[in-house]
Amino acid sequence: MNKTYDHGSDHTARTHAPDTMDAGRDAIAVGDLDTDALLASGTGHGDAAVPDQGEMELADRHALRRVAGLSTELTDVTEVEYRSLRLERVVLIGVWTTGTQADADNSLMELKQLAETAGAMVLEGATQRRPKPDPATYVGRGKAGELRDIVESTGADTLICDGELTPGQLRQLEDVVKVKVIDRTALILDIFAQHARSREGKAQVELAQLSYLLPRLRGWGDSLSRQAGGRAGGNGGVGLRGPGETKIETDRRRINAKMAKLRRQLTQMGMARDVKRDKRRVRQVPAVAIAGYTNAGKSSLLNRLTGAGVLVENALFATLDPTVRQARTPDGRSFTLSDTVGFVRHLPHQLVEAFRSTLEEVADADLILHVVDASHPDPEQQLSSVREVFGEIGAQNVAELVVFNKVDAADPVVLKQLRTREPRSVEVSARTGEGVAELIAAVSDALPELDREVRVVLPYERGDLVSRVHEEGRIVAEQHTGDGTSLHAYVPALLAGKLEEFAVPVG
Ligand SMILES: Nc1nc2c(ncn2[C@@H]2O[C@H](COP(=O)(O)OP(=O)(O)OP(=O)(O)O)[C@@H](O)[C@H]2O)c(=O)[nH]1
Ligand SMILES: [Mg+2]
Repeated sequence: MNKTYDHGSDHTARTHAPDTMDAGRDAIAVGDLDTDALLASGTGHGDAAVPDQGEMELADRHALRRVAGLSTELTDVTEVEYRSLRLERVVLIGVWTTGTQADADNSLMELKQLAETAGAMVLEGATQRRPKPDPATYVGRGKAGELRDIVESTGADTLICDGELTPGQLRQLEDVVKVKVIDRTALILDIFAQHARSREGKAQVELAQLSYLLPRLRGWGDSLSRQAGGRAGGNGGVGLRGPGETKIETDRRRINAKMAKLRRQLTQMGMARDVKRDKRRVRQVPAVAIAGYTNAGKSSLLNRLTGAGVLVENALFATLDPTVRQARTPDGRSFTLSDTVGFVRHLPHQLVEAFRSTLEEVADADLILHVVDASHPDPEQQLSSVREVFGEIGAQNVAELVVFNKVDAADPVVLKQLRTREPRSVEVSARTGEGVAELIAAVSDALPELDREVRVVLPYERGDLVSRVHEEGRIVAEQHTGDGTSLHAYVPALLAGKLEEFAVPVG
């Protein structure tokens, strides 16, 4: 059952530079609509490599790589229980209850990628089949003993479990294997913490980490029973709580206060985002959101479609901050295209909660490009995991266009199966550009038509309307006359209404 994985990954060879970790992080704005990146049609063609900007961002990220899980402000709290993730040499363990051995292996392979993304070197992985995880030690007693031997012989310093463990399970398993034990949720939270760059992203991750931490303060359960026991035995009593308990109480209060503060800040940041979104709404620019499983190639596709220079990395959760770009269909209709945080199976609910406002971008879109990695061992599982998250964030009713990406690397047999399962899908390669023209056409079909032809002369003081025609419509002819700007254009119905009073007779 044991599996050994190679550990030659480049992720383990990154430079750690914790001293510089906060430099320049606040300089990056949240979800900015980059208005100077207005892009012309046909950007999907040609064979441009990943733009330099993305590479630079990548270099920056690595220079800023940090190791610890929680922000410095809470260092004293982390002493209490939070297993600050200084992952170095790890062993993986998964318990599988349903599905096939292949499914279990895929899941563990994903855990390996997650661990490497977090900066760990994976020494060994194992799975155990059980009707359900052991309530005390997650794996069975016997397996736990075996794990201790593996940990000893490999010299691992951490065991990572492929699930969410109760605080009790973490502790009891730790007692057996004698090294730090962390679960999948903590691992994903740590990756998010490493990758968050915007103020909003960092606040969201911190909130998620704190809500994970709260029920796991060491001794929380113990201290209560000790207190009760003390009273029953008559040797304690009111006012005689141990210093440890007081500390935990204080920490709990501080965490609660910090969480309340973060929620307030996030609400404010969310309002700023709403204003931006409303502006787009008023201007009737349709919004297209790129969503999908982590590492599916969402950012690559955005780059391919717009030349946006967004960070692309063969690592999970490379993108955390939504990037919004303006784009145009080949016939000139403008729309916004946004890249979003990737999904993963069993996305920790603390993260879904904390990232709700970011994920709402997806729920609010007019069209979702659901990107699926067709070269992945189990693309169908990706499809259903992502749709599950769509349900959680209220995006299940948004029009969805399934995009099978990485066809250059995919197995033709698998592609055929996928095509049968999702007949209304598009197949592309963000890497080679194959199928991108078809994708642009499909997006174009799905967006509202510019169905109104207008001929107007707009007085010079109505520069606002002139720019709206430029932004939202397609211009056939434009001329500057003595009376103002003369325009012949195709525009959306709403804008046509506003232009009516400036109409000039044809001829
Ligand atoms: N072979 C092949 N690889 C691709 C293609 N598109 C993307 N990739 C690779 O897949 C990896 C992930 O790409 P990203 O664009 O960062 O994926 P993402 O979905 O934005 O990932 P996260 O932001 O981490 O969720 C990178 O190594 C890309 O080079 C493709 O069409 N073919
Ligand atoms: Mg990305």
